[in-house]
Amino acid sequence: MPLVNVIRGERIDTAPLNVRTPIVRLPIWLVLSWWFLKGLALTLVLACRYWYVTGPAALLLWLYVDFGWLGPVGLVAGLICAGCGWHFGHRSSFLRWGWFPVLGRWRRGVYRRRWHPAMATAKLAVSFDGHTVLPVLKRVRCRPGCDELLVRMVTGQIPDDFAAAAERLAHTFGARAVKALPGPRYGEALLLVMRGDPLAATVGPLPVPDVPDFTALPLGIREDGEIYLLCLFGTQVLIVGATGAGKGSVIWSLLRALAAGIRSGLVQVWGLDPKGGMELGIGLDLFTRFACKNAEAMADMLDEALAVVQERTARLMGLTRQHIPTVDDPLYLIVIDELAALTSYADRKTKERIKSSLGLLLTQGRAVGVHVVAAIQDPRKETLPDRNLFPTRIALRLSEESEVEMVFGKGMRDRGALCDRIPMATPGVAFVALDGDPTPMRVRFSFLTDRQIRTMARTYAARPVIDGQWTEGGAA
Ligand SMILES: Nc1ncnc2c1ncn2[C@@H]1O[C@H](COP(=O)(O)OP(=O)(O)OP(=O)(O)O)[C@@H](O)[C@H]1O
Repeated sequence: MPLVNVIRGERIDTAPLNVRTPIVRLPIWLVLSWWFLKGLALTLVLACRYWYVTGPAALLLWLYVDFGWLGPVGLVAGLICAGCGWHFGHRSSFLRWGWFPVLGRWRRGVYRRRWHPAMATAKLAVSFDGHTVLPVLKRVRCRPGCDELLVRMVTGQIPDDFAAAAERLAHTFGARAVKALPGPRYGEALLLVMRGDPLAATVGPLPVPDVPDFTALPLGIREDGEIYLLCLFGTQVLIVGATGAGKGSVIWSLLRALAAGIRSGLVQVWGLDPKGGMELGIGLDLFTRFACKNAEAMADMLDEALAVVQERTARLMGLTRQHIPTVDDPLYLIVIDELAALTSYADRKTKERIKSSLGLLLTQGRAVGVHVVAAIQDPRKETLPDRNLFPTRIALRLSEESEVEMVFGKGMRDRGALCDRIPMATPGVAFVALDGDPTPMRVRFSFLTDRQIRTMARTYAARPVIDGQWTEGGAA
C-alpha cells in the first residue's frame, strides 16, 4: 500500500454559500412572442439559405396571384423554349452554364442524403472521443459522364483511403466507378463518380497532326472525356495485353499521330515483327526499316539502332540533355510487336545479343531521340527482363490480378487499375499512369481498320528497308 497518494487536479472546496437557480415567472404573451420571433428568424435564414427553391417558388406565386394560372405556366413554357433554343444554338455553353449547375445542385442533395451511410459502411467515418466524425461533402460539380465531389477529409485521412474504398462507393452511389484524387488543397480529396462510359463505343481514327508534337501525341479518349496525349520525349513505351486486347491499336494510333513526321522525314520508324510481318506488315510503307523473317536480322537492326544512340551520345554530350528531332537528324522509333519472341523464344546466343542491345537502347536512347515501343502479352520476369526500363506502361486487358502488379508495380490495382476486369468485348481499353496523377486513368485507343491502315500508309509513306535491303517506293 503506498504511503502517500498524489492525485493531480484542482480540488473544489465546499462553498460557504449555496444558492439555487432563481425561477423567473414570465407572462404567456412574452413566451409566445419570443417563439414567434425565433420562428420568423429561422424561416428567414432557411429562405435565404435555400434561395434556389424559395426564389422561384416566390416568383411563381407572385405570377399566379397577379395573372392566374397563365402567369406561372407562361413562365415555365418560356424557360423551356429558351433552354431548347440555347441547347440547339450553343450546346457546350448550355451544358456548362445552364444544365450542369442545375444538375449539380440536385445531385448534391442526392449525395447528401446517402452520405452518412455511405461513409459509415465504407469505413471512412472515424470514431473519435465517443463521437462519429464524417468527411464533409463540400461541393458537387457535374461534368459529361461524371460527377466531381470535393470532400474535406477527417484529420488523419489521406486520398488513398478513399481510393481503397472506391469500389464500395461506386456500388453505394450506383455509379460505374469512383476515382479518388488529391484535392486542390491539403486535407481535401476529389472523388470522380463515373456515371456513363464514354469508352463503351469504339473510338475512330483521330485527326493526324500536321506536325507531330512529341510531348502530346493524341492516341485515344480518356474516361473523363478528354483526349489521351502521350509524351514520347524522354520515355520508352511498354504495351502489355492478353491476346486480342488491342495492342495493335495502340501501335497504329501512335503511328497515326506521328504520320506527318514520317512523311516529312522528321521521324524514322523501324519495325520488328517476329510474327512474320502479320501485324505490322499491313502498314509497311510507314517503316523505314523492317525485319520480320529471322531473329538475327532483328538483332542486327537493334545493334544498328544502338550504333545511332552511341554516335548521337558522343556528338551531343555536353550540348543538350534532350535531342530535338530535325529532318537531317530524325527521331527514331523502334516498334517491336511481340517482345517475348525476341527475349525468350529465339536461340540462346541471339537472345543474349538482343537482351544486351535492348537494355542499352532503353537506358541510353531516351535522351538522344531513339525510342522503343514494345508490345508483349505476358509480363512475367522470364519474358520481360526489366519493366523499369520502360517509364511509360500501357496495360490493356490482362488475364490475372497479379499481372497488374507485374506491369505497374505495387498498389496500382488498389488505386483502380483493374486491367483483369476489362471485358473482352472492349478491346483497346487500357489503364495508363498520367504525369502527376497517382491514380491510373482508363483510356480507349483509337481503332484503325486494315483498310484505314493501308490508306494511312500510302498517304504518309516513308522509304523502307526490308530485312536489311533498301527498296524503292512502298511495299503495302
Ligand atoms: N481500339 C480498339 N477499338 C475497338 N476494337 C478493337 C480495338 N483494338 C482492337 N480491336 C479489335 O480487337 C481485335 C484484336 O485486336 P489486336 O489484334 O490489335 O489485338 P492484339 O492485342 O494485338 O492481339 P494479339 O496479341 O493476338 O496480336 C481486332 O481485330 C479488332 O477487331
